[in-house]
Amino acid sequence: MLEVNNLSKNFAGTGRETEFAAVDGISFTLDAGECLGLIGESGCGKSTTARLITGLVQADAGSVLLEGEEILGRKGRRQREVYRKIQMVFQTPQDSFDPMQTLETGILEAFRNQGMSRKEACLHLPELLKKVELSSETAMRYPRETSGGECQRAAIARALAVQPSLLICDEATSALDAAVQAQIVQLLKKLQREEGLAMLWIGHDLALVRELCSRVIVMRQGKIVEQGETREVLEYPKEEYTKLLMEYSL
Ligand SMILES: Nc1ncnc2c1ncn2[C@@H]1O[C@H](COP(=O)(O)OP(=O)(O)OP(=O)(O)O)[C@@H](O)[C@H]1O
Repeated sequence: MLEVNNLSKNFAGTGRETEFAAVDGISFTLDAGECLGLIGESGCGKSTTARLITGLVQADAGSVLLEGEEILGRKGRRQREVYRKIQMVFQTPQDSFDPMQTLETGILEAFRNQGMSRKEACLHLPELLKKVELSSETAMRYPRETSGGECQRAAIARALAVQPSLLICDEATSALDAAVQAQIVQLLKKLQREEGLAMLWIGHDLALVRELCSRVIVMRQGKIVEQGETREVLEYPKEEYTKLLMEYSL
């Protein structure tokens, strides 16, 4: 469903270094309905990879095919099509909702962006809230009046409102305590199973990667150092770097 080829991005460096490659010629694929993990130390280029795929950052080289079509370098309406098909969920959901609007209004807006009338959007809302196990009372609150877990459920609902084929979760549970983290992971697993949603899971917690992802990619300094089936890579890592990453996360 997603095919990333030789994707690269340079940023201006600091000091004597003029430029450095935050993402350095990476290639991978993601199948429909699959959950692929992206791991590596802080600063190795995981979030930049996600931003390149969604078009939030312009790539310097490479290609990204979504369902066989090039999505890099798109503008206007064609780029908005990409935003509909690929949705992102971030670490701090409170930041991605307008503080002056209730969660419900934010979710309804996502329906409206697809061209639905307000009436139609309101009709679809209960089913969506049920899907993410969020009560309508909670959805009527402002982001500051909700817990991190509730707000993350609302963020997932808003992402699902446009019926994406790929959900990119960038440290989506890192700011939550262990119990709420487990609930959100269970919810994502259910959605993946029931909706056939493909997921790119970016995170540091290898136990969660084991639980969610069938395959995993290990990145270091903008490059892919190892990729394969999660069990294989995490139980029998071939690269010293992967072994180190596992030692540090124990
Ligand atoms: N807009 C930008 N301008 C300049 N440098 C950037 C920019 N965005 C990211 N970088 C740099 O690119 C590198 C990769 O950053 P990125 O956020 O992709 O890492 P990451 O693996 O997601 O890290 P973390 O796990 O801490 O979120 C880092 O050195 C970062 O400082």
